[in-house]
Amino acid sequence: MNPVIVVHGGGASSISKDRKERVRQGIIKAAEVGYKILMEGGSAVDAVEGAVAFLEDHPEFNAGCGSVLNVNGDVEMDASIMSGKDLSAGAVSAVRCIANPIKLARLVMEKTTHCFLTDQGAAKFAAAMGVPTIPKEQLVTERNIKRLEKEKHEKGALKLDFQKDLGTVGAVALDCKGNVAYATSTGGIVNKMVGRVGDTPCVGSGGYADNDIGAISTTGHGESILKVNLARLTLFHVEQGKTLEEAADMSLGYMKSKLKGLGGVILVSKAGDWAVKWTSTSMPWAAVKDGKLHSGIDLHETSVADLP
Ligand SMILES: CC(C)C[C@H](NC(=O)C[C@H](N)C(=O)O)C(=O)O
Repeated sequence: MNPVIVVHGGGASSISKDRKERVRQGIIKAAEVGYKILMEGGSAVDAVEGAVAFLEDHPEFNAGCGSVLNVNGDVEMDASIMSGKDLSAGAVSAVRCIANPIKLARLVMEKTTHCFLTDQGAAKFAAAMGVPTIPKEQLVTERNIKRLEKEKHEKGALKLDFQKDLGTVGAVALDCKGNVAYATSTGGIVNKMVGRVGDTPCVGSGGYADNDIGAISTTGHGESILKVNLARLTLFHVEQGKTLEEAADMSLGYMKSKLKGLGGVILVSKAGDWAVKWTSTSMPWAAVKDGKLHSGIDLHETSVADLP
């Protein structure tokens, strides 16, 4: 099986010019990191974890360092990961003061009999697993302090159309053995209530992976994604015989018409086809297959290059 990786950097309503190049470089690098893992014989789970951890460490993206701030000015992060081989899944929500929530989600998947740990329980588990805590300031960027101030000043309400320049992150992969996986990680939505949990850690909404179908990772307005179970819904259409693109158009279209919710998805099928689709204005994405790197941010803007 020829390995495939696809990554996304969130579904923003617009990306300012000065940020665009940094975002483009970051998303391409993440795809390269994931593809390298696959080419060295790593599993799909290893690849999506590696790509997403890279993006969590990148301050331009809304996950790990660079997460948006909640109403109290704190970072609370959500993440989930799933293996299509046996449907094993791990998730964490409302976690603070750790660098890589996606790694903790993987530990939940592999070292517990549960799927999902939250808040204090997740923190206790992280400590038991030897995951180091970091000072909360280390996750907070100047841009996110300003963004929260602006949001509080101008609106004060959780409004989708005002969510600019964000960058939830996700990855899907197919490995040499035909296994698929997804990983998704986020800081959530600016000015969210303390304890608000979005779609990202919820299996079936923030992503899904099943070797008999494929894998998907989502981004967008979490409350809308949760209500339509966007990830599983899209894969349901694939199961029914739709192409990846048709399936993504149908489920994103359904979410938009029912709830006015916007978002984006990345998909890989068990056969190694892949697709990226979004209804938000833009979505940074990159995909690697057969040594070719595909990437884009805005609609109708795709570049293809040979991997270095
Ligand atoms: C406005 C949207 C399209 C921006 C998008 N947000 C998320 O994906 C948030 C995540 N799904 C949640 O609800 O917690 C982003 O960060 O790029």
